[in-house]
Amino acid sequence: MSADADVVLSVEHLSVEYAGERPTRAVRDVSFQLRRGELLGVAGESGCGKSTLAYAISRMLKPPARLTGGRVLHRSRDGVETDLLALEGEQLRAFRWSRQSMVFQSAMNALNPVTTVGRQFDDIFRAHRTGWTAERRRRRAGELLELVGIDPARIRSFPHELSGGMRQRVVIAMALALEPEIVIMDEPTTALDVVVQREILDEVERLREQLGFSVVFITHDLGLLLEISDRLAVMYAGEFVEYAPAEGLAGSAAHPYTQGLLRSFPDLAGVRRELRGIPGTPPDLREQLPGCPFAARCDQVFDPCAGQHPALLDLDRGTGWSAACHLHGLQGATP
Ligand SMILES: Nc1ncnc2c1ncn2[C@@H]1O[C@H](COP(=O)(O)OP(=O)(O)OP(=O)(O)O)[C@@H](O)[C@H]1O
Repeated sequence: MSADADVVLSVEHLSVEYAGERPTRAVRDVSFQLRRGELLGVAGESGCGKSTLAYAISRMLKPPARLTGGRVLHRSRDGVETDLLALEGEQLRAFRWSRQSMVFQSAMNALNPVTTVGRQFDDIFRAHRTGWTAERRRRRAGELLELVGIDPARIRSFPHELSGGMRQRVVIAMALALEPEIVIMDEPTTALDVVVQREILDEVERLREQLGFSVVFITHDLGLLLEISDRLAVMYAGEFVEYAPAEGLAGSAAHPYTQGLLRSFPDLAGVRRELRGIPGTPPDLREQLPGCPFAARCDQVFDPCAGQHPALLDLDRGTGWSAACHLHGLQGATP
């Protein structure tokens, strides 16, 4: 059992690859803990493995993706630990939605276009709340729609009759239908315009306060994550390279990659400054990468970076702030 009663999800040394002549190692030895009620943001450039991580911890990987190592432990409110990766069939189905649910970028893909919103809630309840009457299922669906700011009469609507923002709200309501302890959100608002995006994020914040679930929120938008996260992980080439409290990260980022990302979007206070992307491109994830994966793009590179892989180390700043960079101690090991 985990020593920390506050931890609801513990990911240990998780690795995922896409099979091929030279497999793509998309998630490489990732470990982190999610606390009860917390919003953990995961940021990183396109292709760094964020979605693969989301699918892996939701047990939704499909071939050619395969788990090559690690554990995903879920700890219920009453202290029972479940190894998510060991669940099969009925157990896995029962776990999904009720203990942990998912919201992905495209609401249209998550919703069935040919059935009404109400019917889709009904399907969840009929599968997981077998004792409920039709009337109770309908009432609960209406309550859930109200919870996310949608008129319960919309229960009779088909997905195409709703705006993009409303569809994403419906998906969020479905994800909350069975009161899960964890919701995994992968770019949940990226496809929406900025105003709708803001409304939905405010809604998620309000619901999280009201219902107390934890969130893993994945996006390439570091600026957004700095605003909404309690803690933040920065992912690069399949690894977590920095793990920090969101408050304070903007001023004290330890990893040169995080520093580069922070320079690539406008100041949160609206102060205009030169936007500089990070020169170069991420490495090919089919390669072995014996040294630091960021070395070729790093403006602070020095001798050990080429040959020694830096481990994610605690920086002694309290709160578990850690970074995988030789600038902060040369104890790295080759994985
Ligand atoms: N089905 C697949 N087959 C082979 N390789 C894949 C597959 N899906 C993703 N990959 C590769 O795995 C790596 C990680 O991709 P992933 O989609 O997880 O990254 P991401 O950070 O979520 O990117 P994005 O923000 O663009 O969605 C990339 O190199 C990608 O090319």
